[in-house]
Amino acid sequence: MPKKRQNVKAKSASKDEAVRSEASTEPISKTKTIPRLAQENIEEKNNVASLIRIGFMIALLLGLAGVLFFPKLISLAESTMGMKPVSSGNEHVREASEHDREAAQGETVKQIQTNVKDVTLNEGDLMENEKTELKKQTSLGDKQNQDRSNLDRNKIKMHAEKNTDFKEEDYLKKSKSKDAEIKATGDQSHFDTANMIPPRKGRNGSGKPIILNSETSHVVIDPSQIKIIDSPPDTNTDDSNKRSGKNITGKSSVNKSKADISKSNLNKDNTTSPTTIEEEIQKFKPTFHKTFTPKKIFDGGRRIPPIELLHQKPSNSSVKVFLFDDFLSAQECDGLIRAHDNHVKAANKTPILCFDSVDTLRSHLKDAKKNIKISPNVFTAGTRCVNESFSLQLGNWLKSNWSYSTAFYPGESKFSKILAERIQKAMGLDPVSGGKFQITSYPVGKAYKEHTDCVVGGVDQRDRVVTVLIYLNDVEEGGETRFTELGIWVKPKKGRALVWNNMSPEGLCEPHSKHVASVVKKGSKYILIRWYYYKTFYSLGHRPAPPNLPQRESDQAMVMCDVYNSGSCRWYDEWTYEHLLDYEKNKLKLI
Ligand SMILES: O=C(O)CCC(=O)C(=O)O
Ligand SMILES: [Fe+2]
Repeated sequence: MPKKRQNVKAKSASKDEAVRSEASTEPISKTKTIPRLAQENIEEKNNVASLIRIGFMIALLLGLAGVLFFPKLISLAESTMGMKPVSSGNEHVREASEHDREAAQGETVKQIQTNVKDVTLNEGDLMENEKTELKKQTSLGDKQNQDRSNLDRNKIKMHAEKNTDFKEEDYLKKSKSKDAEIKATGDQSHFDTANMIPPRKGRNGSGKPIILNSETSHVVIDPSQIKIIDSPPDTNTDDSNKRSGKNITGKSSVNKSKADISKSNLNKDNTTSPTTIEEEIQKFKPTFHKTFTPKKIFDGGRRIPPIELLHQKPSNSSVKVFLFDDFLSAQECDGLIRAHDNHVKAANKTPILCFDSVDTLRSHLKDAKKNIKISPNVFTAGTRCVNESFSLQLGNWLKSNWSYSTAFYPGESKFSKILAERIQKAMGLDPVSGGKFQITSYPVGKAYKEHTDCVVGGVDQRDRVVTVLIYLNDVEEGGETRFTELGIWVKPKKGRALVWNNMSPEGLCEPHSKHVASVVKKGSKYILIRWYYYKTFYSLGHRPAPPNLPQRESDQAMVMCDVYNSGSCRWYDEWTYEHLLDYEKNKLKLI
């Protein structure tokens, strides 16, 4: 054995020499003379020691290799011997976590943990991708559903479009590319949105005029010139017994003298006899419905075609509902929302609550399970409004019922003219027969019950023939406008205009025009409304000077709750007149 053994021998020789030197006095050169047995013993001892050393080193090496490769060897053995299938990634995760729990230490564990992390990350990534994909699909679905609900569902009929095979997708695509064009060319709105509606500089309850931002306002209401609306209720404005907020207000020419107005009142008095009203209606008939002719317009690079939403329920109603998408630009919508929010914030005093009748108040109390006795002295004399402390008490829970309305009038901002002209171009509605521009917000949970915008069976000439409603934002869930008699419902969409006639060509309020503002389930809803009247009258489209009653602080808003079953409560930042007790009695004679 040579070689190894020889080496060992040679190596041990020197040691042996030392032993020998201790054991014998003879010189080293005499080693050869050592007796054979003794020599063999020494050799054997040397061999045993070498073997022990070698064995020790081999054991050491094997131990190290074992620590390093043991799990892999086991796993190899398992797989090659068919003990277990090769694990998938997920099993790996499970196995790893088992190791995780069981293994005490070492590189192996770390390695597996890294794998776990990797796999988890990959899964996470996958989930993210799936989520994004799902989101894409959902929003696409939403969009499709939304557009379908508004368009397909109601069988689209294009007007003023020769193209009879109108395709919704094409239309949407086209309008999107138009939007992109506007963005690219920077052709934005032609007015300053920040200045869209000037901030109110002041308002008080004593009949003082509202001072508007001089740069943008063309109308300053001076009560000395418009006495007729400065001393309510004889002098009043506004809308008939339809629900409040639909007030048209003094269309008094700013320069009209008191005498002029009285004279015009006299004339009006003459015209309010039933026969004259009928004559008026007859006269009116051919012109109005002829002029209400929706057509395609272009504005700010947007192509805005009208779409008629057909009735989904059989009816012989004359009500027509039209829809224009992108009627307002996103910028315009945002500007209006900002202006509205600012006006709401500015009136931060506790509002005064008014009710169309004592019964309405009772119903609200019952609804809220409030066992509160109402005595006549909770009302402010001459009004249908409850006193301040009662307002505060009721307001705390009634608040959950009301939506918020603020208004701007023609001439109070540059935008009022722009918008009135756009409406005229698209719908043929004469700007002078329009009232105020009312912005309403519905926080989550708010709605407005079923109602008509005109008075069914009413004879008042100052009624709302057409409603123009524009959605200023997308509503996450709910907030649809539903025409219950027609089976039409429309989902709010930023910039979308909805236009319909409330009255028949015969001048009668159509019960089929009933509609509901459905509950906002998620998000909030903002709309702008302008009502058009079939007869212009001097108070139309002008801000009324506030009435003297009830006594209130400046910037103290009013909440008006209308007929319980067909109305809701609405907060207004302006005071009109229908809360006054003798308003109903006098209004027909007033304008
Ligand atoms: O908010 C809506 O969808 C409808 C509002 C409405 O009908 C109204 O204010 O008269
Ligand atoms: Fe309405």
